[in-house]
Amino acid sequence: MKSLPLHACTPSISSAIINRSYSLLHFTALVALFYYRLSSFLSSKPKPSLPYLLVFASEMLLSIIWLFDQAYMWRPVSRTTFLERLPEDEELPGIDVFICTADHKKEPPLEVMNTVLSAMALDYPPDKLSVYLSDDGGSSLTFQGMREAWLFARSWLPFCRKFGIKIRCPKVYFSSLEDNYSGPLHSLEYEKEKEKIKRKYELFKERVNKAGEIIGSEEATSIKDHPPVIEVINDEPKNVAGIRQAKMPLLVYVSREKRPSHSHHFKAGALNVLLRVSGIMTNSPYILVLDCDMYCNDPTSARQAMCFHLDPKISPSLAFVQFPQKFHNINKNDIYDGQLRKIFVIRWPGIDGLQGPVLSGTGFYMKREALYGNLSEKNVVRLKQSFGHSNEFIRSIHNIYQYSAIKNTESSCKLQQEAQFLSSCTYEKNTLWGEQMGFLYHSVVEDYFTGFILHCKGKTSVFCNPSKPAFLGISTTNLNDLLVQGTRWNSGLFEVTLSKFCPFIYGLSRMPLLQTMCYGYLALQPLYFLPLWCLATLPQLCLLNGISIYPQVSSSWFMVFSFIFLASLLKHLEEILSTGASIQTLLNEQRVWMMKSVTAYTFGSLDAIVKCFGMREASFLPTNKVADDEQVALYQMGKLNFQASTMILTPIITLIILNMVSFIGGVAEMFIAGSWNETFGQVFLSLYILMVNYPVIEGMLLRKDKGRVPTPVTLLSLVITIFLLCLGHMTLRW
Ligand SMILES: O=c1ccn([C@@H]2O[C@H](COP(=O)(O)OP(=O)(O)O[C@H]3O[C@H](CO)[C@@H](O)[C@H](O)[C@H]3O)[C@@H](O)[C@H]2O)c(=O)[nH]1
Ligand SMILES: [Mn+2]
Repeated sequence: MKSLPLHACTPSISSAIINRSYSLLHFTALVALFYYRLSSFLSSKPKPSLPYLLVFASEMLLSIIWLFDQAYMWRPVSRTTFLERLPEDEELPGIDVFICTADHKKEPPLEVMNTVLSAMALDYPPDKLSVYLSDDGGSSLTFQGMREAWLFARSWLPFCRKFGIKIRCPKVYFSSLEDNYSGPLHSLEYEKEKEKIKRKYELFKERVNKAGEIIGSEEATSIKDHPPVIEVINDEPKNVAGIRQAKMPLLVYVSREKRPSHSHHFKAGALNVLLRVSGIMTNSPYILVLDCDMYCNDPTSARQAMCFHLDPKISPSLAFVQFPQKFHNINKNDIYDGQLRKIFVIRWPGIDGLQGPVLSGTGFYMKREALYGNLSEKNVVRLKQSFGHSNEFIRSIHNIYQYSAIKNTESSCKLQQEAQFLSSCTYEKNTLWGEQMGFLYHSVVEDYFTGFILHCKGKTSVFCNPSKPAFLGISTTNLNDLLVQGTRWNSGLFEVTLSKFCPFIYGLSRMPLLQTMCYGYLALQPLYFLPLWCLATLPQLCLLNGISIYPQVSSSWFMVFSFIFLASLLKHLEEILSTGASIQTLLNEQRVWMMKSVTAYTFGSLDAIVKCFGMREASFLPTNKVADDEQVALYQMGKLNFQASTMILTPIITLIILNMVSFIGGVAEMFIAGSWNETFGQVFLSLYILMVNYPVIEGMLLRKDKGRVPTPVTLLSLVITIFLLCLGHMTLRW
């Protein structure tokens, strides 16, 4: 009997038609623009000034990036899964869940434990589920938290199973107003047990927090310097004597060895240790990777992912099933575009119609085999050159899913020794880990790079985007964090672009053209900084010095420029409205893009260039997962928080002041000299920049609260603006 398909893929035909028509029209207009620029360049005497050429170059670069972006629009699809058609529980494959934490101050153990508990409570056979927590901080607090979490899970998991609880992250369950329970309404038994479990949760919370008070801050240096600790969490038999135990997933604490003299490769390094340690313990064929702040919001995600992995038609090439990153702390206004709407709502469903989405760090179910590279090698010596010297691990490679005897004390002692060996600093020396094996080290955005290489090897991926978010995380809610994180991402992206793995060269011969273009877009994204800096300064300085950059309003070429501007705006609007967002979102996204371009993209690109020349080591500053009340209050009001480093604020404020000056100067000139026909384009550009960035102007001139732009930054920016104006005056007027 032919079995029914486990999933369906529906192309969004109307979107594809709109997208392709728009691309064609916009492309034609761009060709006209270049014709105009080139012909006026060739025919004009004297030759146009340097700013003119730079603006031309900026327009070209913007157009190239735009062109690559169109690949995402080509064939958007959406997917559905049919959970009821999955095989029986006994036939489901094992899953190892990897959760990473790095710093107990920025990532409070209680939150991390909530993620751990939500993963343990996934709706999946418990004997096929194992949860590994990697603690790069080596914090005894986190370790203690794990023990408490295990004890609490003893009650929490049976409770969730018994009542079919829909949200299994305890913190969210207890703070949510609606009942996430699928039994008969207000059953007395349920209410009673809920009360009981609530008390247990309070106790659990208290204990985890109390451990924090006792242990305190003794561990400032140990984050970079600690021995390996691997511990299968189990309760003391005396605690549970006589109680019939519920089946529990395996829970393992892993803190790899760290020494200041060794590089640890951040999250990728941590994940590779987990790959090896889990390899000799449970060796499940599938792996779910989660950031410590991303709790499982829908317990059925594992089964959803299996609908793809178990489909014999697609599974041979399928490397991973990616769920979107979604966040629970984003307010309605989303002033920082924390949800990364364009990526997860537009681009990933788009690329899903090609070879599959880019690996996105968290919320993906990966096939273990895909990370091991070529497995046809049987020669043990050569295998050891690739995988390192652990016999146990080499054995695990070829027999996927062998549940070792962890409970047996003697073998468990041996197992632990081996696990410590696998997580030592030196294990990876002279092996292919991070080079061709596991998560790759080359870039701080290990996810993007690892996924890219998988796609280059011909693997595919799937974007699973159910209406109930499978995972929910914490997004950045202040300007500083947003831009620091953005700098890291773009530095990582650009590192790859500058390397021999540059998507245009390395990817083009290994992937279909459209998929290469999608990666090409991400590879070039950091370079947005060049055109944005140029277009935010040069037309303005030219305007103040009587040089016109755009065609006269009366000329028909002006129509071409207007068309390109309006068409992109309308397309953005169409995307926003068709995905149920508001006009405010459009403004927010444009503002965040401009702000990121002149800061995060700029610093990220420079950082990558400096790293490329070996002048700086890679770094990974984990994002803060705790916010103070003041910060939360500003965020809730939808006000930008300008309590950010001077280095990040100054470029933004300087450009705003410069545009204010040029706008006022330009308007005055229009009235006095009647030059509007020549200067309208430039005046409008300034006006547009100012309109989109009105909240910045407000923060600089009108706000009185703590989150306003600090006066010293405004003054510094003013000085730099004056300098730029003088420079423009001297170089443009002779
Ligand atoms: O040395 C490190 C640094 C970080 N992490 C963990 O990595 C995860 C992501 O770190 P976070 O500070 O939250 O960075 P984000 O920028 O929010 O993370 C995004 O970007 C990363 C790549 O830069 C991806 O790995 C993430 O999955 C993706 O969510 C967290 O669980 C950390 O605990 C480690 O385990 N070891
Ligand atoms: Mn994060």
